[in-house]
Amino acid sequence: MIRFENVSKVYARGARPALDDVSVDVSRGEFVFLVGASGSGKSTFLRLVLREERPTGGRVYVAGRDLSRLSSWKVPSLRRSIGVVFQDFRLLPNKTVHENVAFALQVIGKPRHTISTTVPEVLEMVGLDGKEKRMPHELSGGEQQRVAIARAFVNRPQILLADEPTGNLDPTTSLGIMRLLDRINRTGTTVVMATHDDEIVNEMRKRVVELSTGSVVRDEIDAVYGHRESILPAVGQTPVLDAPGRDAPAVVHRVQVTPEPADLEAERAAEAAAARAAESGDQQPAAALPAAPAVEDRPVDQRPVAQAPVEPVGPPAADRVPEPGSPDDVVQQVLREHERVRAGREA
Ligand SMILES: Nc1ncnc2c1ncn2[C@@H]1O[C@H](COP(=O)(O)OP(=O)(O)OP(=O)(O)O)[C@@H](O)[C@H]1O
Repeated sequence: MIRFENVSKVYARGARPALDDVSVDVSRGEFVFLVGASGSGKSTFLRLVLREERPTGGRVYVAGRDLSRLSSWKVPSLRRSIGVVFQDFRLLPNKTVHENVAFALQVIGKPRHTISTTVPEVLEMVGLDGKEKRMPHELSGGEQQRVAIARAFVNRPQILLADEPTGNLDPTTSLGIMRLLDRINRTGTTVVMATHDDEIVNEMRKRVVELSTGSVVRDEIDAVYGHRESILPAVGQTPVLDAPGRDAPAVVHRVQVTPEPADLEAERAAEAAAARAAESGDQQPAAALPAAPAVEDRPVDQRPVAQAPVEPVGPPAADRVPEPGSPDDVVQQVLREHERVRAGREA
């Protein structure tokens, strides 16, 4: 789903690379934590996936597309297959909860009746039913992040990128947010999350890709946040590099995701649903979303695969509507609107 092949990124001539010969392969449906010290290149990685930045070396593939060959007018459609969640939520302060989520669908030209059915379903999924009319400032931090996640997910992206989504939240609230992201991941959405939150990473036990000054120094499944030293004795893992650098291979462990039988069933059903959706020329209605009771109550490590929502992960809206010069770039529109409102406030 996401492949980095020997990717380097140097922002300014003479500066040290923000990413240095990074090769990482993220399979469809995986959940990956990107960890590493401040400045290690996590956000740069995410920006390259969104094609907000271009690599100075190597290639980035997203959903089979080589981003270096993607013409600019196709970037909005690429971004429609990617949801993004930020540390500071970036909600539109002058819009209600419902309007914030609806905005992501309006931008891509979804009809009003689709919006009016889809938004409540997604808000229910994230545990915010009954709060549709609230303004962002009337919500807790955790609730605001749930709105942001609903907005990122309402368009059923294939990929969800999260840049420090729990960075502004207390530990208990963070755990609730992680459970929500976990549920979204179980629908088939690939999740890549940059974080400094060791408690969360240790609790979730997902794949962890660790960056250090732009290089991958660890890539492990079922991993903890840890430090490189502490993972050396891990059983069944390729030994971790002692001194990663130019001469050393950047990827220390390739992940094989073996779906459980129930996952396979869900995947097949999702594929069938996706095929039907492709035939009808529309995405699957959000009615297939699960209700969200007890998001908070379920242990993170419990795998309720039997109840796992059967979600189509495709077809990417991106592939269906290539519109030259299209303004329907959700990420950009949301950020632009956010900036516009903030500038208006400051003026
Ligand atoms: N737009 C930019 N122009 C120049 N240098 C940049 C730019 N963005 C990032 N960098 C540099 O690239 C390196 C990696 O930054 P990046 O933001 O990717 O790290 P990070 O791991 O996400 O850090 P943090 O955890 O603090 O968010 C840093 O040295 C940073 O100063």
